[in-house]
Amino acid sequence: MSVSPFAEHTTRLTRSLINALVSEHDDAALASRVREIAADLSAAAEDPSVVEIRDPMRPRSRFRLDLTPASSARNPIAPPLEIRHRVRGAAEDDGTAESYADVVLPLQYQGPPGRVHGGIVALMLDQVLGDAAHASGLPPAFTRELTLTYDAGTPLNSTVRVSGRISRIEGRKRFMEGEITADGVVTARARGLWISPREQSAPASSRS
Ligand SMILES: CCCCCCCCCCCC(=O)SCCNC(=O)CCNC(=O)[C@H](O)C(C)(C)COP(=O)(O)OP(=O)(O)OC[C@H]1O[C@@H](n2cnc3c(N)ncnc32)[C@H](O)[C@@H]1OP(=O)(O)O
Repeated sequence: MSVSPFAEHTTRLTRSLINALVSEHDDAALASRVREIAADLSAAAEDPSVVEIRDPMRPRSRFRLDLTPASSARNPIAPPLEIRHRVRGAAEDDGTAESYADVVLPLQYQGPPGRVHGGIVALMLDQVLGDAAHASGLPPAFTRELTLTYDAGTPLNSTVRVSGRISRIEGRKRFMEGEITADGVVTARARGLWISPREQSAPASSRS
């Protein structure tokens, strides 16, 4: 159990600092905050043993430390994406397993004024669709193709939902789909193909 999530804490501080630096409120309060953060970082660096993280990707990850710039709780350039899992109920349709994250994107992710940058939209959909591709314990797979449709601006500074699910599986191929919604309105849609490397998905005797 994580009781001392220093890396996560530092990431939050650093994300706040980045937000402060890109905002227009550059004043004495910001200088004071920078000093506090610097003090926290210095103190923690003296005892790395306290570093523990609460990272939603970590238990399933093949990597000892998940540092993905798409969602890692210990990477301050990552959007604060906490991916969860659910089964869609009758209201949506069909009992499909789904990965989703409710996230608020601060100013440093801005593209057009007031809107999330399209590359960040793609990053989040790649991550959530990728999570959904692995959520049921299927072998590791890489993004082979990702197609985005930007239907409307994805707003900054308010909660948006990023969702993804498997639409069908053909051998090593997982066809994925998902979307981002803001107040229930779709702002971006994604379709993608994830493929497991041959050696991951079949014994040597049956490789094609
Ligand atoms: C150690 C692991 C840790 C894995 C740990 C997982 C980490 C999570 C990663 C997070 C997400 C990322 O950032 S992933 C990073 C970005 N993505 C990548 O770096 C992936 C780069 N691409 C690759 O490495 C490769 O293309 C693979 C492994 C994806 C696939 O290689 P391959 O197996 O040689 O591919 P290939 O034979 O050409 O195609 C496989 C089958 O798919 C079909 N196919 C190909 N494209 C399409 C298409 N657009 N639509 C339909 N079908 C298609 C082909 O006809 C073929 O069908 P058939 O002949 O079989 O019928």
